[in-house]
Amino acid sequence: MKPMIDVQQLSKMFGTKKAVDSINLQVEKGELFCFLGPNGSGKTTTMKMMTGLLQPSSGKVQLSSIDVWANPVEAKKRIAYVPDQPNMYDKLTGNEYLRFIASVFSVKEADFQARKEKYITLFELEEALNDRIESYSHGMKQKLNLSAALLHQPDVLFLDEPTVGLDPKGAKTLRLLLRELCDEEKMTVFMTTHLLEVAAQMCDRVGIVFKGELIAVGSITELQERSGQADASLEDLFLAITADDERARTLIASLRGDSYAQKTD
Ligand SMILES: Nc1ncnc2c1ncn2[C@@H]1O[C@H](COP(=O)(O)OP(=O)(O)OP(=O)(O)O)[C@@H](O)[C@H]1O
Repeated sequence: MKPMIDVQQLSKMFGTKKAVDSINLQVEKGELFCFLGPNGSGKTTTMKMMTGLLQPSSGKVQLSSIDVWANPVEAKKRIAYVPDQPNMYDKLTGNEYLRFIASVFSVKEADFQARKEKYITLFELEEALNDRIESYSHGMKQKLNLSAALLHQPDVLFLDEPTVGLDPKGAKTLRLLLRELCDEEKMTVFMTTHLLEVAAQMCDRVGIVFKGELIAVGSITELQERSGQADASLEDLFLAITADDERARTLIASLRGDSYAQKTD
């Protein structure tokens, strides 16, 4: 079966800087995939190219066998993207915003009502629903945006730092919801996070990107096995892999099963 997300040789240049360097990645339907990496390593740039928001310099992205750049409308019907700094229509109320997003995706009225009810209850937004978004806190906007993203039941949900701004209860609700959506509804989730504990708790597999290159991909157990460090936490592995030294190069080569020459800038 074809993977739900298929990224082939994806690269992005900003001037002379290669922000994303020939990334190849496949994510299966129903997988919860965490995309990890230090600041400035290329996570957001990669995700924007995967969602059709930023034109790649080269390479290809297919979602459910649909080429995101050759067939953008069809691809965008099937996905939702929640950025870390959402741009929302601040003068709308939460309710008006949800209705607007539902109309963009032609969600049937009954489905809209049922899903709206489910997510606003889950994220405890009922009382704020008739207030303008400009009065919402960052976390409330994040919750509203997550609710909006799920209204059309996307095949693939892209999330950039989704737990930032959420209180502990909201973050836990989101973690459980994402797991449920992947396990029961076979939604595919592709998310970035700097919270390695969160990634370790909820993801099926992680990908670690460093200086634009995808240097490790697998479940935490697979990474532990391939690195020969059965007891290492994801944080231990992450810090060792991204240390930018000789030991890191050896470790990356063993994780990838090749010889790895790290870039020197
Ligand atoms: N529009 C742009 N113009 C020029 N350079 C850019 C642009 N967007 C990103 N970059 C550069 O590309 C590199 C990757 O940035 P990106 O935002 O993808 O990193 P990131 O891994 O998401 O970082 P963070 O964890 O800090 O959010 C960085 O060096 C950044 O400065």
